[in-house]
Amino acid sequence: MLAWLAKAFQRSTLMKKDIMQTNDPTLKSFIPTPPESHFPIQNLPFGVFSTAADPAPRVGVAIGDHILDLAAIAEAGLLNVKPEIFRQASLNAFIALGRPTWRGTRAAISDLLRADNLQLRDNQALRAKALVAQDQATLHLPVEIPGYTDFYSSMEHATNVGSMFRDPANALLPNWLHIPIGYNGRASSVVVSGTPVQRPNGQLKLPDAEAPVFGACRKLDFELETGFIIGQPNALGEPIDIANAEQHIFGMVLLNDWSARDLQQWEYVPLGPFNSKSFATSISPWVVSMDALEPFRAESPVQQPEPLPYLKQSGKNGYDITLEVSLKAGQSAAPQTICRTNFKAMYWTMVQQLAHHTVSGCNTRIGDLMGSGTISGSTPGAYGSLLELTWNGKNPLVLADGSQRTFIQDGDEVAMTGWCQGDGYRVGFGAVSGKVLPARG
Ligand SMILES: O=C(O)/C=C/C(=O)CC(=O)CC(=O)O
Ligand SMILES: [Ca+2]
Ligand SMILES: [Mg+2]
Repeated sequence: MLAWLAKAFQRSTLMKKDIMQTNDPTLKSFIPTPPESHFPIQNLPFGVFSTAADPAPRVGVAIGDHILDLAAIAEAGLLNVKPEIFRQASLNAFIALGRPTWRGTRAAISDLLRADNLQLRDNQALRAKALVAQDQATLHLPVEIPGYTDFYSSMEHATNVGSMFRDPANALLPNWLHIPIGYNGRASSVVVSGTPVQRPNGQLKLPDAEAPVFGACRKLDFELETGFIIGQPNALGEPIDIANAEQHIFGMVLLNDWSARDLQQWEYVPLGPFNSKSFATSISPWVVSMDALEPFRAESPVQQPEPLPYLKQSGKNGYDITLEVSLKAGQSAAPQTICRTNFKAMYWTMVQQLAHHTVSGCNTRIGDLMGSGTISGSTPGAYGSLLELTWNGKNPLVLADGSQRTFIQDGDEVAMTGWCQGDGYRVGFGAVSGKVLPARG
C-alpha cells in the first residue's frame, strides 16, 4: 500500500514537472515561431493530416508553420508510443492510451523540438521525413466523434435570444441559473474547418403567414463556440464527479454551430433545435490540450443562486481565450472582423457541463464533442452570432465595401479564431472556417 502511494505520488509530481517544463514561457524551438504564431513550443496541439506524397491520414502536432509527423517520429524510436497508434485517421486510439500518455508524449515532443536538442534539429534525413509545411498538408477531422452535445452557457447569449424569441421582460428562463442547459446535437454532421456548408432547406413560417412553407433557409447564422473532447469516458450509470471532471477532458477546439434561425424559431418549441442545427457544425483541426491551456485559467463569473452541490466547483475553471469572428463577403477580397469576445465570461464551466451531462448516469465515449454554447460578451461588438449582432436582422451590419448583412449570404465565408496571450507568445487554436454554398434546388 505504502509503495503504491509513493509511486502514485512520484507519478503525480513527475506529471506536474512535465507540465511546468512544457509550459515554460522561455522555451524556444529550432522551428521559428513569431510571437503571434498560434503554435509555439508551449502549445503542441494534436491533429490529423495527410500530404500528396503520403495520402494516408496520420497524427501530427502543429509547431510554427509546420506539422511534426508523430508516426514518423515514433518509427524513428523517439516516442514511447507505437507508430501504428499514430498511423490512424483519428486521434481516438492515441486518446484511449490515457492522460499520462497524452502528457508524456507532449513532454517528449517538447523536448525533441527544443532549440538546444540536436536529435531532430541536426538530423536532415529525419527532418525531411517528419516535418511537413502546413500549407502542403490537408487537415482532417481530428477525432471520430460518437456524440455531440451543445450547451447554452453564456448568460448574455441566453438573455439576447430570450429577448428576441420570447419575452424581453423575462428573457432568461427560470431554469437557466440552475442548470447548464444543453441539447443532444448531431455528431454525423460535424465537419473540419474548410468544409463548405450547404444552406439547409426546411420548414419556415413567414412572419404573417398562417401556415409554414418549405424552402431554403433565409436566416442562416453562425455561432461562435468552443468545444471540448472527451478523453476518458465514464460508464453507463456512473456519473462524473465535478472534482474529477477535468481529468476526463482531452482538449479543446473552436466550433461553429451553424444555425438556421428561421427553421429554429418555428421548430424549437418545446423540444429544442432539430433541423436548424443538424446540417453542419464545423470544428478547428487542432485540439489544444488542457495542459497547454493550464497557464490561462481564469475566474469564471460568480454564480448566484449557488448551484446544487453536484455542480459546486472549486478553483478557477474558466479560461482566458480571446476570440474573433470574421466574415468574408462573397464578392469582397478581405475578411472583416465582426465580433471580438473572450471565453472567460461564460457562466457555466466545462466541468459543470460534464458533471451535469452525466449526473443522470448518461455515459460518454472517447471523442465525444461538447459545445460550449454561443460565446457572447456584454457589448454588441462581442455578440457571437449574427442573430444578436444584427438583432434578428433589424440592424444590418455595414461591411467595408458598403454592402450590408443581416444573415449569411451564399458565397460568404465565416472564420473564427482564438488564442491565449502569454508573455511574448500565444497558445492558439488556429481557425475554423467555412464557405456557404447555395441550398439544394
Ligand atoms: O434561446 C434559444 O431559444 C436558443 C438558443 C440557441 O440558439 C441554442 C444553442 O445552440 C445554444 C447556444 O449555442 O448557446
Ligand atoms: Ca449552439
Ligand atoms: Mg450545429
